[in-house]
Amino acid sequence: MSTAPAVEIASLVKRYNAVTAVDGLSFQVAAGTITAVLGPNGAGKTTTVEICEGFRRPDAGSVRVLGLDPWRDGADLRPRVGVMLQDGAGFYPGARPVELLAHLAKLHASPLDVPMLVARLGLEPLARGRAPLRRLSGGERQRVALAAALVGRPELVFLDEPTAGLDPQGRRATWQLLDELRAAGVTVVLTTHLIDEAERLADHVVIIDAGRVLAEGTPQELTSGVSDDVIRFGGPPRLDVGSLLAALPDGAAVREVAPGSYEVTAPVDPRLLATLTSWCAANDILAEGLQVGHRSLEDVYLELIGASAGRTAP
Ligand SMILES: Nc1ncnc2c1ncn2[C@@H]1O[C@H](COP(=O)(O)OP(=O)(O)OP(=O)(O)O)[C@@H](O)[C@H]1O
Repeated sequence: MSTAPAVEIASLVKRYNAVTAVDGLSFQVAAGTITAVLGPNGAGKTTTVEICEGFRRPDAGSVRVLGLDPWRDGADLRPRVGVMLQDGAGFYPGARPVELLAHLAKLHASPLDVPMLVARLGLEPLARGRAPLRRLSGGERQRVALAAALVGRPELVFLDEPTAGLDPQGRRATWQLLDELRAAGVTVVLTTHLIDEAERLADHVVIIDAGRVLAEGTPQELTSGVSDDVIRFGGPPRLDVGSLLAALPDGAAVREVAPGSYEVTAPVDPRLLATLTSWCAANDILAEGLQVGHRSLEDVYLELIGASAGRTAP
């Protein structure tokens, strides 16, 4: 089995006039894995993916997709790579979804079975009707665009926010399909704002902001690399967190993350736990669902993005 990366991005730069959308970005995607690119609005995710898809030319740096240059070698890459643009864009709005999929299937040597794909993505009601793409709901268009990216049985797929606007069943069906694609050896690169999606699906997460990589690794690496842990517990709303903080060792932090839901962030050891439960006892509070754990990917993400915003603020 080849161990060459499916995608290699090195020192990539892309400017739109005065805006530097991608600013020296580098990461690699291992073949047969799911990589999630996470970042706030305007971070440069779509620009990066569109360069990998051959739709935009980089100003500097290099990109290799399946060993080829996507800008020069588009004709060789197109049969091997599936693409889903943001908001499911890119198709003639008058096209009927199932006819479109059947047409795309004919352009490929070994396509997936269209009725199977339609059923897997819950598109059967559309197959029975005659509505064109422009009449579909946003979520239905997303599903058609995902089916269109997959129908050619690609080796690699780029999906720009594939589950944005999908209902919970649609999201689960998509996640399951992506799991199956990975099991079949397909490489998946997706952009998302959904941290639970990245945590649930991705082998590798790349967090970007202002066109640069802030951190990357497996979800486990990203969350366990931090020294602080978290204790979560429930209690009455509006506890005096200042009083609790005063009882805890220096450097600890306490937040009421939602009414009646508390988080203590600190290096956790038995003494810290004893101090917390003593404070609760002294204040006649029964700490419900008390749990010690690592910080979530969301905690790490928000901290990285917050620190990045601090550095780039005027
Ligand atoms: N065609 C364009 N012309 C000018 N500026 C652009 C163009 N496309 C993107 N930009 C700018 O480049 C930056 C990066 O945009 P990009 O769409 O790559 O970010 P993103 O991370 O995908 O954002 P979102 O999560 O909102 O989709 C933004 O500041 C955006 O306004």
